[in-house]
Amino acid sequence: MGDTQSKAERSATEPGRDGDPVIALRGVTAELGSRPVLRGIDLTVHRGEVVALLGANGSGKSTAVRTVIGQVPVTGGTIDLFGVPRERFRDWARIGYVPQRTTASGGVPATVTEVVSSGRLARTRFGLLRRADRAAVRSALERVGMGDRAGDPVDALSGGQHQRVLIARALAAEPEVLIMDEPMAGVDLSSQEVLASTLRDQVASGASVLLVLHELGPLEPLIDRAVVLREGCVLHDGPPPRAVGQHALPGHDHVHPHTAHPEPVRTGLLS
Ligand SMILES: Nc1ncnc2c1ncn2[C@@H]1O[C@H](COP(=O)(O)OP(=O)(O)OP(=O)(O)O)[C@@H](O)[C@H]1O
Repeated sequence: MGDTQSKAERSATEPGRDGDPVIALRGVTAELGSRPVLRGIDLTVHRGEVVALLGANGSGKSTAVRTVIGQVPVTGGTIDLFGVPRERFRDWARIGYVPQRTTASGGVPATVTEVVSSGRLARTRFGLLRRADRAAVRSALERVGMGDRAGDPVDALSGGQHQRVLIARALAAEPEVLIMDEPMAGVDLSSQEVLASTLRDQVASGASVLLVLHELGPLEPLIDRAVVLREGCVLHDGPPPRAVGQHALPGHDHVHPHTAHPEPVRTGLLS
């Protein structure tokens, strides 16, 4: 990336990071198997903003993003998408979702192009792909460096390539907001680099992003703000916990007496 100054540092001095909210959760509660998993969370992503949703295993990160796309019902609170209450929101092509990695085919034999094309359907009338739709699918594949694998069965891909296909599927609809659940998990280094640069291009072209992450890792320079969950509650909403990104080790609870901070920087936010 070659970018020593984080986006959070740059944007602190740049105007325009407080656009309209594209995702706004207020006091959201949700249960899974009658167990409370979200206990009243507030989470906002503004237009053009990149927000990391962090927290330990089981803190509710995936559940939170799944309430946004309607895969988990909420038991309380409100969710607005582009200023519209989620129950009335219909413009799903504006939101691209990359689930926590599963197999892209779901066990059904499918080619890379078929999987990515399925992400374009929200932009089509009656599910018919026209020339412009096919071009958008090709472009999405090229952006994740998979243009030469278009005809391959997805079952023949590595984990990292699979993840690239899932991201291309989300990009195919040319969404304004990308929601990604652990996009770097189990992804080899070269795919991580491709994913980070794809995301950087999306952000540069104005996309807003909500990323579920275990640690900031290589995406740190892109991130404006971090929301940290613990046991279904928001523990922190503000600048990304920098020391975690610098050391990039899970559970790396670190005190920095050598830094210029007046208080030692405790980074146990993720444990
Ligand atoms: N289908 C389900 N039924 C019951 N409980 C569930 C279900 N799915 C998840 N949970 C529980 O809900 C809690 C929150 O899970 P969630 O997947 O949202 O956490 P997470 O922060 O994304 O964790 P991870 O980092 O491990 O993906 C966990 O305690 C989990 O065990």
